[in-house]
Amino acid sequence: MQLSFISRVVSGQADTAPPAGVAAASLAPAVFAMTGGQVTLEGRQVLRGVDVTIRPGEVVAVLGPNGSGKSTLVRTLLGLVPLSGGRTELYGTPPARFREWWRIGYVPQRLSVGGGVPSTVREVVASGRIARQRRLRPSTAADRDAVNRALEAVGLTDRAGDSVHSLSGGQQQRVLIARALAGEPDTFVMDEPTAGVDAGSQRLLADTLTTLVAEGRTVVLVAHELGPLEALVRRAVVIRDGLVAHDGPPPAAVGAHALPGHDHVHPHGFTPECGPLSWESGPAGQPGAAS
Ligand SMILES: Nc1ncnc2c1ncn2[C@@H]1O[C@H](COP(=O)(O)OP(=O)(O)OP(=O)(O)O)[C@@H](O)[C@H]1O
Repeated sequence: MQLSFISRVVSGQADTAPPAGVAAASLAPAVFAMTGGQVTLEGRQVLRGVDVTIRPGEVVAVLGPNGSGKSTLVRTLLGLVPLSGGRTELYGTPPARFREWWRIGYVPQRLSVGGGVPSTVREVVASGRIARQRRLRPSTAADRDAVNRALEAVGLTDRAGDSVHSLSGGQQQRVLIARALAGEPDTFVMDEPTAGVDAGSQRLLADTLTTLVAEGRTVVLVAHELGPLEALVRRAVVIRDGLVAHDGPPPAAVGAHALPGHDHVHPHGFTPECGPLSWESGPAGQPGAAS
């Protein structure tokens, strides 16, 4: 799946070297717009009619219990998983026709950096520039600067020459984050970016994302544990059983329950002004029994 994303990024590079900076948000189409999205995997309906629109500059957390469909949702938004019903668009274009892959930086949930090839940390991070480079052109000073900044942002400058296979799982996750940063995209989609990452690196990521959000970038985070990223999040889309159970202000409980040891978020302390929220029980969109 990861390879397919990269190959699509590569295929989208021809003659699409982007202008520097973030595209103007005014008059811009939604970054993601899914209507009635359905996904069936191995005969099971994983998404059952999802409507979600994410606009430029938003910071959105996709929350919900294990197996509810969070990763499937973001992968479908990116065109990595086909719809069995409904429609979805990326910057106003169906994924199959989307070509501006430089606008998206994706950090997948599970590690698949380097494959069987002994790539260095720098090589993997530099691969994040591919969609920005014109075909057959060598990397430029701007490419090298972006890679160096990305390595610094995740605290891996001193490991740049090491094989990714020599890194811990948390460090490898930081390599994937750096790869997305290096591409200087308009939109970041990060699936559990802090899973297995130490507290200091989580704070580093929060600082980096704070800067990017201030510049107008869009951030979509799939999370069980928001940790230091919580302060950035203005909107939560809660998925339960393949449906949107809540779309609005983040539940107050996220902070208390976004701590290690909680494998999902409970509705404790949820305030009425935040709207109905429960993915513990009851139909989607209806309050359930708080535990
Ligand atoms: N490739 C696949 N083939 C079959 N079933 C799949 C596939 N990918 C995911 N699923 C199933 O779809 C459901 C939703 O999975 P998904 O990974 O989207 O959930 P999630 O909310 O991200 O879970 P987690 O929080 O554990 O990562 C799960 O029951 C999972 O087993």
